[in-house]
Amino acid sequence: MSDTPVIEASGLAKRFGGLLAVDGYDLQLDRGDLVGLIGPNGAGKTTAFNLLTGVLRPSSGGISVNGADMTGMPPHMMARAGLARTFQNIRLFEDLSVLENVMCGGHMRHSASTLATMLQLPSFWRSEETLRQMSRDIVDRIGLSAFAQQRAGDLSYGDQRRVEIGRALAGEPAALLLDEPAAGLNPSETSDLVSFIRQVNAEFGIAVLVVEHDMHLVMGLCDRIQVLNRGKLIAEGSPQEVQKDPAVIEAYLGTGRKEKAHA
Ligand SMILES: Nc1ncnc2c1ncn2[C@@H]1O[C@H](COP(=O)(O)OP(=O)(O)OP(=O)(O)O)[C@@H](O)[C@H]1O
Repeated sequence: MSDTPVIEASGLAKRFGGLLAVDGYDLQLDRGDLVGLIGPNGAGKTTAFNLLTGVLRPSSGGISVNGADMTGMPPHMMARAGLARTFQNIRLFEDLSVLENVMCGGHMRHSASTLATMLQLPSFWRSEETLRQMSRDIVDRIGLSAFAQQRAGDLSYGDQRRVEIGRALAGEPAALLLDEPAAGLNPSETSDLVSFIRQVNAEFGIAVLVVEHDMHLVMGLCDRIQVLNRGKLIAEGSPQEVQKDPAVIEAYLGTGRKEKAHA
């Protein structure tokens, strides 16, 4: 297996008018990594996430994915290069079944040519069948086989989050970027989600980057944590290292948030 990082970002910066929202953000995400990006309100987490996923173009700095320079590429090119993402607000096709939702995630990689699809040639049916089998396997592995034919919109919020991650996995990504995955989940769903993300990271061998407000989740989940404050990375290390870092404690307490770094 190659040692090339799945994502390498160096010196990423984003300026909005006079505000430097992200200033010199670096990330090395290797195969199998489970990394969290945290920071107080307005620290620049969402902006950094949007830079990594191609939603925003960096004002300076660069991003490579699996060794290929992807700086300034739009989201669909980032996805093609192997970056899958989820959204803060779950975006499923609510009227499609769980299985169909997962299949949608695989179309990018497994679909037949447009002509074969329009004419419904044998290659179209072969690729649909391959995709269906692969998606069934994913639905099993994400623990939702009992709901495979159920309307996705009828599932609990926690299970919808699983479907969303399953759909991302169907694209066979090299990295999964999760934008506040615990948003809207209750404590028991959040605890299930932590085990689930760990399972996905270990079983699928996928690098995971989690941007999250819920400090407790990140501390319990990630092997390595990056802390942003006012656009700059102020700390990076294990949960234990980050929790006792004076700059991190100051950043959280200094913002007047009730949440402490070691919550
Ligand atoms: N499109 C934009 N135009 C102008 N300023 C922006 C834009 N997006 C973000 N900002 C500013 O950039 C800074 C960083 O915002 P960002 O949303 O990235 O922080 P965050 O860490 O995700 O915050 P939160 O935890 O509150 O979601 C903030 O001061 C914000 O007001």
